[in-house]
Amino acid sequence: MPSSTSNNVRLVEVGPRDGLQNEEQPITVADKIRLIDDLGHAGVRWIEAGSFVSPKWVPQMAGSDQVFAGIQRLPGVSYSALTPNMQGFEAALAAGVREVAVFAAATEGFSQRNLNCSISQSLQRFAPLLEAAKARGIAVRGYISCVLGCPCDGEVAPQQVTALARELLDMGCYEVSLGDTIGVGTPGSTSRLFEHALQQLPADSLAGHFHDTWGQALANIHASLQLGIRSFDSAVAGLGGCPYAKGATGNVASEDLVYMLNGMGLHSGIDLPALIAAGQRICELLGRPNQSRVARAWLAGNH
Ligand SMILES: CC(C)(COP(=O)([O-])OP(=O)([O-])OC[C@H]1O[C@@H](n2cnc3c(N)ncnc32)[C@H](O)[C@@H]1OP(=O)([O-])[O-])[C@@H](O)C(=O)NCCC(=O)NCCSC(=O)C[C@@](C)(O)CC(=O)[O-]
Repeated sequence: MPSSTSNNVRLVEVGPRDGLQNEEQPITVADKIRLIDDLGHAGVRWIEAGSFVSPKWVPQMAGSDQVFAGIQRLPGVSYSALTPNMQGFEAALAAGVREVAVFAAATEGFSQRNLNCSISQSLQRFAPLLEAAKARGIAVRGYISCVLGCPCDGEVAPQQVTALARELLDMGCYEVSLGDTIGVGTPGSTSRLFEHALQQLPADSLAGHFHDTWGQALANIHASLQLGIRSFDSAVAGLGGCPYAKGATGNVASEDLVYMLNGMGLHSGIDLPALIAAGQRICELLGRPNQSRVARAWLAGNH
């Protein structure tokens, strides 16, 4: 894990999960596998490859077990999956998953909408999962949604987020990713959140997860970098959206983030042309526009 003063930045590629879970058109297991393999070959070392959740809630993630069975597991690459409860954790283990993520929300409204339970009930469900993971040597990452605003409950105070992040870390998560689910954050609110969290928690226990709905994602990542955060989630080609926010776009595009980091002399270890090719291929398969500005500029020959 890069330290807070390091020039290395960890990128967790969430396109195959956060991206594809929100795409409307059907996508085959073979196409998911191809995307994940392309990303691995582009030098991406952390890939969130699927989700063991109810297929009634998130139909696009059905078949994640087949995805894990089909991918080429490259050495040095972590292929993780979301698991909201023991049922999902056991299914992930059976599929050979070695890293999982639990996901909570900063607000009661979003917790009910996403997990059908309160925040404290969600933590109760995570507790046995984290114990079982520890016993089996499975790494667990934590997520918190709606850290800079909630489509159900409105404004969110940094105190709420820091307290929940601390709880997830105390329960055994090795890192907590703070998610601006609806992309309303600005560099101002992002800095206020991380400044608050960093009073209590080490920089290398936190990550940033920014959706680009209001066009602020790269600026928010830049603000987080200034405060020593070195772990970020992104989605190739800016895949995805958010079912709970009209007009929402996906995560910050991985290509745009890698380009910015390269320009700042920060290292992700990712091969930008290969990443662009991976993003363009999945966009063509899905028949959707590529949301990465860097990819569009590159593919237009501006390099
Ligand atoms: C958590 C539940 C399951 C509770 O859903 P529930 O209906 O309250 O659960 P339940 O325990 O009452 O079970 C109901 C049914 O779900 C099944 N079930 C129960 N658990 C599982 C499981 N693990 N895998 C597969 N099936 C499961 C269970 O077997 C049963 O099946 P039935 O008897 O009706 O046929 C549901 O609310 C759910 O699946 N939610 C998932 C929501 C989700 O995946 N959201 C997207 C990911 S989070 C995200 O995108 C945000 C993030 C991380 O990117 C950061 C950000 O940007 O904010």
